[in-house]
Amino acid sequence: MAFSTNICYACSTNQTLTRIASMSETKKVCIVGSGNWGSAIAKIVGNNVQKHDYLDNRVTMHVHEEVLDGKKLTEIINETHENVKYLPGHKLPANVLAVPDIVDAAKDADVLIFVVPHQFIRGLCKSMLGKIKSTAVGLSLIKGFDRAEGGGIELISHIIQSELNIPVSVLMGANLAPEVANEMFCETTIGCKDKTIGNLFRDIIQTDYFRVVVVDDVDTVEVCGALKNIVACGAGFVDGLGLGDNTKAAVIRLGLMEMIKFAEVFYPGSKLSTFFESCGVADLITTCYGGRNRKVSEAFVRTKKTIKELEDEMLNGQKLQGPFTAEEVNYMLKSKGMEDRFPLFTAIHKICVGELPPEQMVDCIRQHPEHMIC
Ligand SMILES: NC(=O)C1=CN([C@@H]2O[C@H](COP(=O)(O)OP(=O)(O)OC[C@H]3O[C@@H](n4cnc5c(N)ncnc54)[C@H](O)[C@@H]3O)[C@@H](O)[C@H]2O)C=CC1
Ligand SMILES: O=C(CO)COP(=O)(O)O
Repeated sequence: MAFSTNICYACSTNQTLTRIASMSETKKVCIVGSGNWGSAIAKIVGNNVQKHDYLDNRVTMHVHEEVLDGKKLTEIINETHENVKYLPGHKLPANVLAVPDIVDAAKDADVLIFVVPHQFIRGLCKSMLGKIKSTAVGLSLIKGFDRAEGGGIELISHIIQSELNIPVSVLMGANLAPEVANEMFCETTIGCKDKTIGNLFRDIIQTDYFRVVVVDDVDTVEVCGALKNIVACGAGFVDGLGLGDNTKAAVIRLGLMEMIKFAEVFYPGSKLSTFFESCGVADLITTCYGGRNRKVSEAFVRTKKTIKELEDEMLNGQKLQGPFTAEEVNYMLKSKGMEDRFPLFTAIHKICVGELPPEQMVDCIRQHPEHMIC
């Protein structure tokens, strides 16, 4: 894999020129999703749109409706400006409007920010098809893969792009939502091939505590965001087994090497430098120490309950992406006879589904291909 640096460039297709031309009007932003990360990002976006005259002051946020103590979550959010279920203790700006109907939320938007657990994205796209602006641009914050219709797996941004026929960029980084909501300094990576659209996203997302780097290696940014959640499960198993910091570091390093190998094999042209952006090593580290996938995987070893039981018990409606992603990646590796080239990803999947005891994870990586390279 080449260690070339990332660049941003403006694309000059007619379609892009139309989009850029239409950017002279006031742009409306819609956030599709309102979970832990969706709400943290709504706080940033709600504040940022007020700083730019070309952005509409009102931000719609699609909320998958639920009832809490007899009251609708959308009503609670619109009255109290707090997502009491998914980001309690943080006020959202009053210009963020919670909307239960996806079409009502998205139909007038020029910028659609997708931030739902990846298992729900196809259903949402189906509801939005033909009901959004044809000139809209998308930004996906969703970490994961889904099964491709003809076999294999697909990046979430590619699914959104092909279902809705709009260009979709990605944002991934070392961004644990509660810390971002607390305005603790961090970085993020936007993968976007078009400089003008990249600058638009920077205006919407960047703050003095949430620093944005825009790169053009879009697929690699997203591959990093998806795969690090698998490694985080491995880090959680190490913690549950009490194996110590050296073993955890080995799992993180071998995980990184499998992430790089995966990008090399399945996304040729990926740049090694992208792994050194926030979406790469930094996100891998933060998730392996502070994330939900790590936490639930540690409990999985200690309690012997299933991942699903623990997700329900420990996360209050928030969703894990790691075990699903491990399953989807394994589905593809198995079908291509490539499981032995990715022994850590394979072991983590087998542990998650109960095919391998967690105690055997280390045995699966003792003879890792990385240890055979001269
Ligand atoms: N939470 C975090 O720290 C970060 C999360 N991410 C990624 O962002 C994406 C979204 O994560 P979160 O906002 O944390 O979500 P979450 O894990 O808090 O999930 C809960 C959300 O899913 C919604 N939901 C439940 N059932 C649904 C359905 N049938 N249809 C549509 N929505 C439904 C809930 O209403 C709620 O908004 C994920 O891909 C995650 O990996 C990325 C960076 C940080
Ligand atoms: O992606 C994340 C941080 O960047 C959040 O990871 P978890 O889903 O494991 O909490």
